[in-house]
Amino acid sequence: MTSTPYETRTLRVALLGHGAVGSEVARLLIRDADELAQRVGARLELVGVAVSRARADRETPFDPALLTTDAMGLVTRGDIDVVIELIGGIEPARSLVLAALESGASVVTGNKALLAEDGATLFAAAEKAGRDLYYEAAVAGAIPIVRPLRESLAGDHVRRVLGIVNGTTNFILDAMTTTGQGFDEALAEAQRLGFAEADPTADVEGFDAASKAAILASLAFHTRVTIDDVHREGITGVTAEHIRSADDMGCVVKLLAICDQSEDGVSVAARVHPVMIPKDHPLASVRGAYNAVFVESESAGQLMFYGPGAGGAPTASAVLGDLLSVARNRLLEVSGPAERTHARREVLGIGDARTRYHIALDVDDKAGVLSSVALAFAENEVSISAVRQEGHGDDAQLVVITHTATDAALSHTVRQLRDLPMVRDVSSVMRVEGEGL
Ligand SMILES: NC(=O)C1=CN([C@@H]2O[C@H](COP(=O)(O)OP(=O)(O)OC[C@H]3O[C@@H](n4cnc5c(N)ncnc54)[C@H](O)[C@@H]3O)[C@@H](O)[C@H]2O)C=CC1
Ligand SMILES: N[C@@H](CC=O)C(=O)O
Ligand code: NA
Repeated sequence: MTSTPYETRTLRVALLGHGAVGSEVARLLIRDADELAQRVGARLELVGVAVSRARADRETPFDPALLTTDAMGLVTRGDIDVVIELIGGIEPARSLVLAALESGASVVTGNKALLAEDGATLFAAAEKAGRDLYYEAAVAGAIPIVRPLRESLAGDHVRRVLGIVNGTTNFILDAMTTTGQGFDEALAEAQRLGFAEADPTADVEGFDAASKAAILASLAFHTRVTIDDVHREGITGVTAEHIRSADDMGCVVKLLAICDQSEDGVSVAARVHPVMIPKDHPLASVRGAYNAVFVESESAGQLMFYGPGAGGAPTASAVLGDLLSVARNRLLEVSGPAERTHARREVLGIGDARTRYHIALDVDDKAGVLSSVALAFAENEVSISAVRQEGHGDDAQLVVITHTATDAALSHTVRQLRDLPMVRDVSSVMRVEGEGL
């Protein structure tokens, strides 16, 4: 059998969304058309670009006649081989992805919100249609992490996935830590640089990181974890005082996603919240919009994935990587790995999570306070690792660092502390990761 030269084969690509990521994908598809054709073995022809509003002044590297505001008409026209969904959000993205698969197209998406909310429906539709649903861009931008979990580590037993998976919040926390920049100013800069979601509440309230945690946990533990299963706290409650307090302890504040499996392998959990980590911890040196993900597995041991986690160009790299994979699959008439959630492990809530805590208490500056506070911890079996007093008189504050305890025990302790007459306020509770404090 003789093979057809790539020049004679064409795969038709439809792009949905021409924002920070979509415009960069279009630019690279046009600029690198010949090289990509060589790599795939077929030309990738951009046949339509769906936008929300037609704008006469829009500059495009492709024929403006390809622009359409009818995204559904584009994905269902019947001759599309691959749809790239870069609109974001739940609807109309979900309907468009489902229609694309039903119409026989493979789909590449960066839409973590949609995958974490309703991945089950999308993966089922892809399997039914015998088409691909690839989503490397959905987690940690340019960093290859979906494919390693889905393919490279498919024969291993992943125990834990932990990391910084939101560029916008890391950018903000880094700016607050290193330059003392205010929250709003740093967020505006992240938006200008194309890191933030269309609604940045998704970033700063932790929804984006929680979506990514759900995707990572589902892949790692072969168990369906949705965004509703993920405990979520964002960074809007992180103050300059938290950052100063962390600095006093030789720590920085980071927003982490933590997915782990119980020792007996029966249950899993996923959570997103700010933590204090020691400055010599590898995650402490992740700056700006960079992301880093640690994976711990039985045979491979510890792996670290690091790189740009947001932004048009880095994310376009992940999208194009997926596009080439699904294009090759189309030519071979095969499809890539389907979703595997057979393990059906129980997904635990935050109460069972075990971690360490940093608690700051505004207290009366008098004898007996320390013993009453220590007793509240002891009664809940939360062991104290260190305690120190800051300030005197009306400014007296106790800072307590605990050993590992469950979140339920810690919450109970905090409630009890709030009821103590000499405790004026529990001014902050933050989890601590890493050793050496
Ligand atoms: N910006 C980033 O750093 C990253 C983004 N992503 C994901 O990639 C996707 C796109 O993100 P961005 O490009 O940053 O968003 P964006 O907001 O810059 O672009 C989205 C575009 O879709 C268009 N759009 C909205 N509704 C539409 C409709 N019904 N039909 C056609 N077009 C429509 C909007 O007008 C906008 O131009 C999202 O799912 C996001 O979560 C993933 C990783 C990183
Ligand atoms: N808004 C997201 C974009 C990438 O996923 C982020 O800031 O990380
Ligand atoms: Na990625």
